[in-house]
Amino acid sequence: MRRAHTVEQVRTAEEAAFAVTPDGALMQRAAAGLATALADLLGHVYGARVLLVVGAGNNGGDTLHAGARLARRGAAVDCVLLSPDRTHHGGLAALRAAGGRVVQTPGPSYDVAVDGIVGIGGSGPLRPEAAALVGSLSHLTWVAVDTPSGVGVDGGLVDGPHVAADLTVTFGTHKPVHLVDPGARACGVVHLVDLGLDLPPAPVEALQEHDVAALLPQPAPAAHKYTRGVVGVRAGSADYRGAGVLSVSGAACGLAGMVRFVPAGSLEEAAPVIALVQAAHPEAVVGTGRVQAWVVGSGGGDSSAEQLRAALADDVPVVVDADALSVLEECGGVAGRPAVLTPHAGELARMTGVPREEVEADQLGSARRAAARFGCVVMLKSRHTVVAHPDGRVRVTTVGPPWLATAGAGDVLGGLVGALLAAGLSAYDAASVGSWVHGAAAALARPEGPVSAAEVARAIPELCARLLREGP
Ligand SMILES: NC(=O)C1=CN([C@@H]2O[C@H](COP(=O)(O)OP(=O)(O)OC[C@H]3O[C@@H](n4cnc5c(N)ncnc54)[C@H](OP(=O)(O)O)[C@@H]3O)[C@@H](O)[C@H]2O)[C@@H](O)CC1
Ligand SMILES: Nc1ncnc2c1ncn2[C@@H]1O[C@H](COP(=O)(O)OP(=O)(O)O)[C@@H](O)[C@H]1O
Ligand SMILES: [K+]
Repeated sequence: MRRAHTVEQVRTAEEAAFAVTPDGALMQRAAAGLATALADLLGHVYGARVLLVVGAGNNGGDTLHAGARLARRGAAVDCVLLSPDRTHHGGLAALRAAGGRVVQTPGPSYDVAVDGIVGIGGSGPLRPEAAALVGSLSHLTWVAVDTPSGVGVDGGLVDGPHVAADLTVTFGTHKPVHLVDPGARACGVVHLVDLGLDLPPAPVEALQEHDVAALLPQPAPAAHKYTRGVVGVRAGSADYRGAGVLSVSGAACGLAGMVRFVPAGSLEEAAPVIALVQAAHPEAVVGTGRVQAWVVGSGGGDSSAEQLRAALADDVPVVVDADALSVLEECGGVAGRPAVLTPHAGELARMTGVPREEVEADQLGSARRAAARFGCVVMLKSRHTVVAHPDGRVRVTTVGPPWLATAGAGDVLGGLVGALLAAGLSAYDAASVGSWVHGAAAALARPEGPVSAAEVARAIPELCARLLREGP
């Protein structure tokens, strides 16, 4: 599990660590890790040209000590001090002693620029002087120390000038900004340097491959299809026939024992949709019956409210997707049952009456507020999908190529999450495992190129088999 802690949690853990470690030891651990990561990035240290941009706090201290380590190994290290009167004394002395230079303006070229302007002590966007300097150096490769300066650490918010890093070297633990967009986009690749901190449970996590393998439902030796769980899909309509097929294809990935497909309207009206579903998935059973979870909404159109009411009449977990999201409140909400809502930013904006840009600007907060308001798990789908539990916990999915942003991918995901619910996972696990499997299946189907929603669905069984082979 990748765990992200808040600034307050990190501060508390650091205090405890300071009490039992020699003065400056933690900063030296951070600086050593940072210097190693910089050396790896540069490929060679001797003769490398390094620019440090240093602010007033300990983030600058880490940066100066790392710069000193590189200078001792033969790098040419220049340093711009943004608050010359308040620079970390020990760090600056170490850099000077190692041959590093303080410069008023940066030279013409560097192999890397190191952002030591501000770390977890920061608030708000970069101030004008720092913003002007960073803006003038945007062509350089940037390494952010702990966090990219100007980006909100706890919320991942970006609302003004900030450092856009190629690599972020963080210390002790991840922070939410490293996982949650839009802040995560400013981090680039994230590298964690362990400081041996004693940390509490993390409010924000990202499942890793072995976590997903441990959570995947597996059939008991004597399982039959009903003990493995039946997932019911109420999706598709005359206008959106394909949505029914794609929802079923996600549900029929093999993680549940059986799929029931229930189209809207009479069997006669639904005949074209049924024909498509049966052609693609002859194993799906058409018609109502007992299920352990419902998936409702994709391509439902005008039938969404009727379909959602019918699903909610059964006292089983439910995935509310696409068109059903906009009729959730008129249908009385999910009423205490395990449930997953699967909006993208536009859908969540409509559900909550907030402009889409505001949802996109605060993905962590938006998903959390929606989970609290609707009283169930909310999966805000995006590049880094945020799965929020009503109690405030969050799991972020960081796998999944941008090629996954393709029509119908969401239908497959809804079906997949429904299968996991039917197999017995909690709503929180089903949503976070489903989102991870979905992203990883897209990468498996076509590692570096375009992928269709149907191909994502087809790759799910092989992806799961690989996870189970590797084991937790
Ligand atoms: N202590 C240790 O041994 C260890 C420390 N560690 C390291 O310490 C870091 C935390 O250090 P910290 O607490 O000193 O705060 P820090 O992030 O440097 O910033 C404070 C300064 O930034 C300024 N500032 C604020 N906002 C700004 C903005 N928008 N734009 C520009 N400037 C802004 C603000 O200035 P002021 O408001 O006072 O003018 C203030 O002086 C942590 O991230 C990690 O790197 C770890 O390695 C573990 C070991
Ligand atoms: N830039 C991106 N990188 C990776 N995955 C993405 C990106 N944008 C969207 N996705 C994923 O693609 C899927 C799109 O689903 P959705 O928006 O419901 O589309 P549709 O309604 O057409 O099926 C979601 O799983 C989402 O997380
Ligand atoms: K920084």
